[in-house]
Amino acid sequence: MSVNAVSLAEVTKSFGTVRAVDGLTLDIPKGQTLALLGPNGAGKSTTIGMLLGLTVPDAGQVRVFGGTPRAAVRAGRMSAMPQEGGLIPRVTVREVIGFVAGAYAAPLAVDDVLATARLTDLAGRRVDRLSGGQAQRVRFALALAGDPDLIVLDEPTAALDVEARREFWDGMRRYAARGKTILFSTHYLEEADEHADRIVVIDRGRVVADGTSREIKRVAALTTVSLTVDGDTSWLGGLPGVTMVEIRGRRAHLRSADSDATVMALAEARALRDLEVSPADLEDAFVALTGRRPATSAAVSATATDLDPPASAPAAASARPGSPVRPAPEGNDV
Ligand SMILES: Nc1ncnc2c1ncn2[C@@H]1O[C@H](COP(=O)(O)OP(=O)(O)OP(=O)(O)O)[C@@H](O)[C@H]1O
Repeated sequence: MSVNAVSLAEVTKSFGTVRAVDGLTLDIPKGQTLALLGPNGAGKSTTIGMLLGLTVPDAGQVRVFGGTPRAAVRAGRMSAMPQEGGLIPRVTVREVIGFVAGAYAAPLAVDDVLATARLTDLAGRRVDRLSGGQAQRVRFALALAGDPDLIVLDEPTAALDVEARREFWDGMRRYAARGKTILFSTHYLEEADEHADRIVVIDRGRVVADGTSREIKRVAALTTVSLTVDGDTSWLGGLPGVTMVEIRGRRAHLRSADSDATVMALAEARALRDLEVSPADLEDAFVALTGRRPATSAAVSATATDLDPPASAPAAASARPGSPVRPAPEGNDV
């Protein structure tokens, strides 16, 4: 039987009275690229810290390739890319990669590392003369120099602009294409959408959804029904399926957990003017699952009226038995 790259079993960690991670269970098979999503303070960094062996859990078990995190690091099978951190000044990109690669028993060839991290053209550049995005690719290169089977990245693109992020992910995909396992946390939903095979949404230290991007969107079961309205709009919130009403100018945007029922009710009320029905995107799903917007998204419109308390979202998710996504309102039996 093939051992999982990562296996977290009922892992818990508290800091004083704050329970940062609360009985979290997560198995990551080899070769998977997994995105860890969650609002600020959800427990992503703490989870990653325990996975890397930097933080000791209060309870539960962390296994990496069947052994301890420390053993995986020692064997060169797991490496992490720090969000920031100084690079040795006055040496070139090639030199610093060669230096770090030399510390491993079976490193990748430096030229291979350079090409994978899209640094070939910068090989002769001093590391203290790089842009933020380029320096981040060097950190990535250092993480893969030892040819690890698992790379763990805590918000790898947090400070990068769109172009630098694109180049970074280009390198990451090349590495993933070699059958490697990648776990990354991010606030950028589109990164999870585009680059992960699987998304795990955590909130308050627990898994609240687990599946592919499509599955996560489906589990939130929310669609936006938009129409043109005149006059009173207060009745819209009482329509079947509607969980949120947002009025922008003459357009009403209804978030619905049952768009068929909502549209039928609108038809009965003879209110189908300029109707549009759009499926949920990942951000909608994230809000439904956590009750909060991701840190980088635009602020909620001041006219939005939330009709559904956040705590009900996982219940909506769990109303879909048979879904491959496993929302976990009570437990984390992933
Ligand atoms: N060393 C610590 N001491 C005290 N509290 C901590 C410590 N580390 C984390 N916490 C708390 O634990 C909770 C989870 O924090 P964590 O950093 O894991 O979340 P996160 O999902 O990574 O957040 P962010 O997206 O903001 O980085 C938060 O309430 C945080 O304040």
